[in-house]
Amino acid sequence: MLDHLTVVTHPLVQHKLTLMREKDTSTASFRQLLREISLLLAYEVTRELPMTTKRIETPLCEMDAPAIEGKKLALVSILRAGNGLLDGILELIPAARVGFVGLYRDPETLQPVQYYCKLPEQLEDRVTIVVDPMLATGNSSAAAVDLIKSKGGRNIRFLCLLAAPEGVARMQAAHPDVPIVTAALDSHLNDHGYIVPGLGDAGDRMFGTK
Ligand SMILES: O=P(O)(O)OC[C@H]1O[C@H](OP(=O)(O)OP(=O)(O)O)[C@H](O)[C@@H]1O
Ligand SMILES: O=c1cc[nH]c(=O)[nH]1
Ligand SMILES: [Mg+2]
Repeated sequence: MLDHLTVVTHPLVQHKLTLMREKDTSTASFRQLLREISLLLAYEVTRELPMTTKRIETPLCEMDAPAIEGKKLALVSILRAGNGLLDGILELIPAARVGFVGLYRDPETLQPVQYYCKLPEQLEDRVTIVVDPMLATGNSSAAAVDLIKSKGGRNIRFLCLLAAPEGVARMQAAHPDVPIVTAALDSHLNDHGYIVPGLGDAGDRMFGTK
């Protein structure tokens, strides 16, 4: 079982995260670093995936070799910033099914506004990994998991890059069955709901929209 909260302290992850936090890191570098970190975080969040065996032939003999049941995995990206994490994991597990939940956070109320939802079928039979780089108030991730559960999802994990204590508490209260994997647990949220020290607005930094 994954713990309720896993902070991935691997030096490669921490080094790349520091580069991403720096305000002068370019959009191109930010995106590249997020792709690289997503490969490393994927390693952690995919622990305990359902395994099967397949009959293969080595140069010496036949064997039943372990293999991931890729089709049993659903990845759900919370648009738009989630796509930065999604791409790396898909490189590692190309057979995974992919869903999207479009949410943006109202800057005044900090409540998520939904504008899109397309999820894979038969979620009840899959491990579902929800990805979004930022867990701030936790309102967006809690809403995304609500949606996934309403469509049958049961075995769900949440992968992010930065978490605030407020967001972890919100997820723990709303979805205690959903383990969280993150690269860092930051100090707090500021008055505008931004993670401090954080890295700013992940979507804007990924796509150069500000
Ligand atoms: O935990 P919360 O307080 O809900 O905040 C986190 C959300 O805010 C960001 O999305 P944003 O609303 O900026 O949308 P974007 O990805 O389109 O930029 C981020 O990618 C999360 O989805
Ligand atoms: O710090 C934050 C909080 C929410 N969304 C972001 O992109 N950054
Ligand atoms: Mg944003």
